[in-house]
Amino acid sequence: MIPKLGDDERAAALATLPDWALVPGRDAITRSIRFKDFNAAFAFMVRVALKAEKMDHHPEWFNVYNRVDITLSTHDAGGLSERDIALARFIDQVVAGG
Ligand SMILES: C[C@H](O)[C@H](O)[C@H]1CNC2=NC(N)=NC(=O)C2=N1
Repeated sequence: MIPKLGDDERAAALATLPDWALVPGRDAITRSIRFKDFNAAFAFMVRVALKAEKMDHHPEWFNVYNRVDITLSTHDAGGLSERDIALARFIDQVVAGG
């Protein structure tokens, strides 16, 4: 089973993910992203969905029109793991146009 990040690992990872915030009362991170329109938001979601399936690591997310709210946590570990950090980095890269 994948281990949860330790406190120092979590802090170090979060320092490199300025667009993500810890979810109050939960060992999870969240980011809300606005796109030009629904088409752009859904195209982003497709890219993340394909990556998530490859990683076998899936986001909790909510979409309305051009907004996508994402929460990442490792359910099997009961908190943040390196997989959440890897997926967050991928998401940041896609949003940045990569
Ligand atoms: C059986 C399957 O590998 C697990 O349920 C995977 C699927 N996707 C997952 N996604 C997330 N976010 N956390 C998990 O613990 C997880 N576990």
